[in-house]
Amino acid sequence: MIEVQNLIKSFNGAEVLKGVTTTFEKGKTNMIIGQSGSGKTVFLKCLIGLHVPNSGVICFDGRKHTELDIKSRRQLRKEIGMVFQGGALYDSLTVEENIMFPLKMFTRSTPLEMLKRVNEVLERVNLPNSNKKFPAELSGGMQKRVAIARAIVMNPKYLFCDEPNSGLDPQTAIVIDNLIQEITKEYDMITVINSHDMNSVMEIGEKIIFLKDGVKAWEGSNKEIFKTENEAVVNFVYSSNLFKKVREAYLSEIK
Ligand SMILES: Nc1ncnc2c1ncn2[C@@H]1O[C@H](COP(=O)(O)OP(=O)(O)OP(=O)(O)O)[C@@H](O)[C@H]1O
Repeated sequence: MIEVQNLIKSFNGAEVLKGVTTTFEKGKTNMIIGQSGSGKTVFLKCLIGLHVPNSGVICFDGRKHTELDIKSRRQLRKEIGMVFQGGALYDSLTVEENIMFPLKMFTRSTPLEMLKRVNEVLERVNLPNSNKKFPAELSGGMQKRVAIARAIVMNPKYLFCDEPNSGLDPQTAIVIDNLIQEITKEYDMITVINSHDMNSVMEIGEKIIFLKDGVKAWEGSNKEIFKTENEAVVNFVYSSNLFKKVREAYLSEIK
């Protein structure tokens, strides 16, 4: 479990995260939602260790992020997979080299062992035989698959995804969502996803944290979000007429 307690992060005296407390469980797809500027990226960066919080506790299965020595921090880093916005693949490296990168950096595996693992994860994300392609030769959806393959190549315990669906058509976005959810279950990982995509939230948001101005204004599941009366959530999630109608239909069905 990841436990976050009273997380505060400010820049130049301006508080962006104002004491966020929550937990993320194993085998679940957790989603962070909220308006632009609400602090989602800063929150994710604090979890990953790219930002140092001003105060508060982040605890990975009993290990307090802030109290780890260099060796333990490196160990934790090895257990974290990341999918960045846009995939963040190295353009000058092939698919195989991109995926092998963390293995070269963090393990002493032989080239043959690394290749075997690369092929396993490429198979898993349904991209076999694309080893020698360059990112520019792939569609946006395929690039996301490569980014997911790279994120899981080290068998991570934790997976963090920043807007994994950005730039994808709705159909491809759902395929990527389902892939992330399936892999989360298979690897029994804790997955935390920043998302703007309400479709994704409804599809795979097993736990949803709604941030508003750096405060956790609501949390619950994708089932509960249909029923919530929380005004801020309703205004944000059901701002589109389509989602309003879906919610009304759902509520009349369960009456
Ligand atoms: N490195 C930084 N230095 C100063 N201010 C920052 C820094 N990073 C983020 N902020 C500020 O923190 C606030 C929250 O930013 P953040 O990127 O977390 O929002 P967000 O919810 O992810 O938005 P979006 O959905 O548009 O990506 C913004 O006001 C932003 O300007």
